[in-house]
Amino acid sequence: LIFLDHIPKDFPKLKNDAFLRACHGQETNHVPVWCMRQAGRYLPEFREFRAGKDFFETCRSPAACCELTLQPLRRFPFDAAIIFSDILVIPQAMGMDVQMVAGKGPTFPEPLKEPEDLLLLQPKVDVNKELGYVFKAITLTRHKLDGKVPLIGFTGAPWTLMAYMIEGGGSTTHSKAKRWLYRHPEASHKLLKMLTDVIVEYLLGQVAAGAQALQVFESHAGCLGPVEFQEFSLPYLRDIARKVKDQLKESGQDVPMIVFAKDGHYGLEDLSQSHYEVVGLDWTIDPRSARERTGGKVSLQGNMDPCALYAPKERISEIVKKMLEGFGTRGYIANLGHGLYPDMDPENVGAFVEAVHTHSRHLNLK
Ligand SMILES: Cc1c2[nH]c(c1CCC(=O)O)Cc1[nH]c(c(CCC(=O)O)c1C)Cc1[nH]c(c(CCC(=O)O)c1C)Cc1[nH]c(c(C)c1CCC(=O)O)C2
Repeated sequence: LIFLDHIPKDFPKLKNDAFLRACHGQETNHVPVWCMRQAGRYLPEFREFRAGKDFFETCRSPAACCELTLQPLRRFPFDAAIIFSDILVIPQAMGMDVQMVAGKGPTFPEPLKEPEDLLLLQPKVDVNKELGYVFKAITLTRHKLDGKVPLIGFTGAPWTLMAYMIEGGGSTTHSKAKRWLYRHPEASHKLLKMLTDVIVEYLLGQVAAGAQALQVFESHAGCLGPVEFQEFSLPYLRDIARKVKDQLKESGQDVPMIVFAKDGHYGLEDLSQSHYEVVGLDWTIDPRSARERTGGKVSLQGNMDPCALYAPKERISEIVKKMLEGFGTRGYIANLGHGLYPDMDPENVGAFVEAVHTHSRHLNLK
């Protein structure tokens, strides 16, 4: 791979490695914490910056992505930054039109309908050409972060992206996409394989550009059952981790990978044996049973119900304390069980971060 030869080596020295250490199960003074969608509409400065600009135009501007990534870190002592972008830049790179419609969310004017439509997709995607703007955003942000905390890169997982490409947007049942799994299994595998190939190159490009950890979002795991998950999600999640790691090892790099399969609790044992260092959890799993079921094989990330942020600060603090006691402070990264919602109070996000730091320091002294 050409881009691994171009790794910029003049990045500022990392000052807070708690997140990276926790990914590897090493001891830390405090439990590291970050929030999914920490760069988002709950922040007034985010809304002001995004006002009147097209969402995907914003994603294509490295300077804008850098600014939006840094905004939450100016307010809160998060232990990691996640690059501002979106999972749907991959279907765009494969030739599909995707719009962000206010009040409706992501919309594909021409979703995939039948297997023949796969012929309309770009067969060989040049990720440097199509997604180079994300790589530029990562390099710029890594410099501007000045080593404060590590920078996380991310991608959507194949099944989640396939579901968007067929549904054409959000869905409660995902029945159009699931119809493919039952009616067109071969075409489904073909599409999942195409996506996997692009995702592997995309993640390697992000590392070459400066990403220090990678998260794979299988946001639509919950509409699959264990059997469909085994066939249409897990093999591709494994393939992605194995291929990315093999390539990185060749260039002597070690970048932790996180898999987050939302509502995929039935797959927890398998996910803990899929070559990822960290398994992300939503709030439907009890911390202690997650530890038992993953048998100390991986670090865990999550999983406070985002809606707990509607509680008063004292209650948030109690919930965080219980969560920390359940997971333990080693091999654990505190986060929410899904992203922040636009109507959440930034003050309570601050209370969440502070509770994680304070309680975990205290637990570590015991
Ligand atoms: C499913 C998914 C998407 N995008 C993403 C996922 C996986 C995570 C998950 O399960 O939520 C991933 C994502 N999207 C965004 C990030 C940035 C980093 C971060 O977490 O702060 C990340 C990691 C920015 C964004 N992506 C989006 C926003 C909000 C819209 C805006 O800024 O105008 C942000 C901050 C838009 C988006 N993009 C997507 C949706 C469903 C939406 C919301 C649409 C709506 O509610 O109107 C697709």
